[in-house]
Amino acid sequence: MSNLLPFEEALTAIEKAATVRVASETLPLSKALGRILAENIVAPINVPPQANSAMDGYAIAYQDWQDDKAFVVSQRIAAGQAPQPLQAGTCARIFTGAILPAGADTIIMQENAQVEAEQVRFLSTPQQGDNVRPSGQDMQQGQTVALSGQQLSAMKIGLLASLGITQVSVFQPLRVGILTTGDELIPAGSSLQTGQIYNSNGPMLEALVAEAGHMVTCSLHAADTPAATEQALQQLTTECDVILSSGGVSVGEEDHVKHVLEKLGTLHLWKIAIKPGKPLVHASLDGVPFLGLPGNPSSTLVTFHWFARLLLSVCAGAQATRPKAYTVKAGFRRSKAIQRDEFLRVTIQQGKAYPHAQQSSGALLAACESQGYLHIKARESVEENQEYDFYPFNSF
Ligand SMILES: Nc1nc2c(c(=O)[nH]1)N[C@H]1C(S)=C(S)[C@@H](COP(=O)(O)OP(=O)(O)OC[C@H]3O[C@@H](n4cnc5c(N)ncnc54)[C@H](O)[C@@H]3O)O[C@H]1N2
Ligand code: MOO
Repeated sequence: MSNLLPFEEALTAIEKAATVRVASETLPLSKALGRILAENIVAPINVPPQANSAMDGYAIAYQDWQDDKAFVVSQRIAAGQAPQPLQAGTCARIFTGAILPAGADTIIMQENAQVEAEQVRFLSTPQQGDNVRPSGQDMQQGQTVALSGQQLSAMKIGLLASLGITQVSVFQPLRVGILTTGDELIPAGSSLQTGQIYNSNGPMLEALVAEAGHMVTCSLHAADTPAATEQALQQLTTECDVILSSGGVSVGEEDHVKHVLEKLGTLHLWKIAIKPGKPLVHASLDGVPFLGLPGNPSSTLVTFHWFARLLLSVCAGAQATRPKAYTVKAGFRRSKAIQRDEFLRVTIQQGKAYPHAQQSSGALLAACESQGYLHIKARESVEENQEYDFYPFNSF
């Protein structure tokens, strides 16, 4: 066990070795959803540009306020109109989103107003500044509002649109290559012969890469021979920015991926102290980063979530963020401690974590029936009601 790299050290090593692998391009904002910003965004204007009313009502100068005073309505200001300065001692009829006239500093909502012919009397005493949205309340000119490396979500698209921005500099999509290995694997759609199983890691990895916002440009399957593995890896190296593979990284004679990597490229690390996912390989081939994920489907899932996602983010120009942990109490106890950090597939019931009964790294339904990972550190037993880090699947 001593040759297994600790979990945190492996994460740090993979993150540190990663570099941005994509160029930037300028896109219309409307085409940039999900892309990674390649520039900081500095607000070119205040939002809102001018102080405006948060309510339908009446604008007054607070200094004119007197209890029971009848205010003459001297103008009407709808949203989008440019108002005249407020005549001293009067009020202006105003609507939500309309600009405050110069001299006004307080809005009284119409529910608190009593209209009498051309005059208005107010039923409650206002505070100065009531219902005014000052210029720059949301964003101030010169403020940095989004950073290079952040992904453009729908809300960020809205934010940039409110600044009048029409084009953004973003990174081009990361081209990811996928290789599955194993003579026992056939694609769904054919009927199984003895010894065969369906290739599930290929479709799962393609979906995981797409879910993370990257582009699978080439997905290959190689037979369990050094020549087939070598040929597939050479093709992926020329066509992709990053390569992920599944299977063939353990110690058996049929596991060729690691040997081919040693021949064609540079091996950075092999075998990590995690369960599942131990035989993970990190390498590079002609400068193309490579991550060889173990073939057991739950090992593929866990190592994608922790390692591949991080590597792909950095290569795509994104900020490297770790998933958010929530502290939860274990609803069970386990006296046996192991030498690897373990990611148990668990569900949360009444605020406590319970492990799925099936924790085999070959079982994928168990992960689908769970809500996330409970992280048990190497050499720790599990005590009931003790707190552990829980990572919901949707935080990856
Ligand atoms: N003597 C030892 N044997 C194994 C060790 C070990 O330390 N000593 N480690 C075990 C662990 S832990 C894991 S994890 C696996 C990883 O092995 P590989 O990454 O080399 O993967 P394969 O042997 O190719 O496959 C493992 C398992 O997964 C199935 N598989 C592979 N690819 C797919 C796919 N695309 N879709 C669905 N299922 C797939 C494959 O049929 C095997 O059952 O090694 C252990 N052995
Ligand atoms: O590391 Mo393996 O993934 O324990 O099954």
